Amino acid sequence: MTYALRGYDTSPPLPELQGRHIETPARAGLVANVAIASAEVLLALDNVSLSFGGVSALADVDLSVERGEIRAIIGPNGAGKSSLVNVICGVYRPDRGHVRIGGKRYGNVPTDKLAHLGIARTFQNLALFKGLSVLDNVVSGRAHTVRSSFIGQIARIGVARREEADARERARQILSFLHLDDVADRLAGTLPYGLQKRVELARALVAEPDILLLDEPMAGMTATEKQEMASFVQATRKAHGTTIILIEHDIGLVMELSDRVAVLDYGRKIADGTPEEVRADQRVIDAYLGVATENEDGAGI
Ligand SMILES: Nc1ncnc2c1ncn2[C@@H]1O[C@H](COP(=O)(O)OP(=O)(O)OP(=O)(O)O)[C@@H](O)[C@H]1O
Repeated sequence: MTYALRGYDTSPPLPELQGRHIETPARAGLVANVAIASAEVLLALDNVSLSFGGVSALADVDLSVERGEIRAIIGPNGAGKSSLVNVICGVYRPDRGHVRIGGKRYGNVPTDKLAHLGIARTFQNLALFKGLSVLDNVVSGRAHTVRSSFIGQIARIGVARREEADARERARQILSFLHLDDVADRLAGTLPYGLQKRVELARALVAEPDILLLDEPMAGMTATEKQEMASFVQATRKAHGTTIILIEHDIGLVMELSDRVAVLDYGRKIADGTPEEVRADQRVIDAYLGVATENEDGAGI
């Protein structure tokens, strides 16, 4: 069966990912040390509520994110996904509840210290410096590591020069990891949209985050670009052990990529579990709703 999703991209999983077993720590419960590591809660939301005037964007939302997992948050338009991301990043202070990052509680996450807390994010809409080269955009993702003085940076002496060299070296490694070497010297704004999204990923990754927050990383992409991005997300977790929080409208990809999926609807969390559990949850089916129709291959959400 397939369901007409409210405000959603209902395209099926990409052929390349369809039916393929994706190896994930939480799902496979691989070796013992991975299983133990995956049980460590790296980030959590406890009873978070947020409203705008009379509109309840989030209502008593609990969420736990374990180290090394790919954790998706889905929901129809207006369900509260962006509000949740903005609470995690400290853009919004919740009316009630708090965020725990690495065991420390925050009523309002200090947004200017996100990088130091080990969090990097990409944005729903592109937020690159279009007039700078791809390399310089990626280097900018390491700004938080700069320790040299302002004068030192201008004069490019001593520590400042070393820091800049380190940042550029690290940026080149990430560009290579994401197969962007060939466009390193291009102006970011001249790249096709899908590549610009990948540069955003590079800029987030160069900060070497523990937690990577991807806000609709595949929005507006072609099927091929989505498939490439999905592969890079998986490769990132595999190569760097990065914990990934994924907000994404393409349900097929979410179900294939994620270890656990939380579902929001009208600001409330209505389901939380493995893709298999969520897919079979009647509240999810109702929220996405509504009309159940058979499709040719009988595939579900
Ligand atoms: N800055 C704001 N001012 C007023 N209302 C807001 C604001 N941000 C979000 N809302 C409201 O809060 C609710 C949740 O919105 P939010 O953007 O978090 O949903 P979403 O799941 O991210 O939606 P989408 O998938 O369309 O991006 C909606 O009713 C929205 O209109």
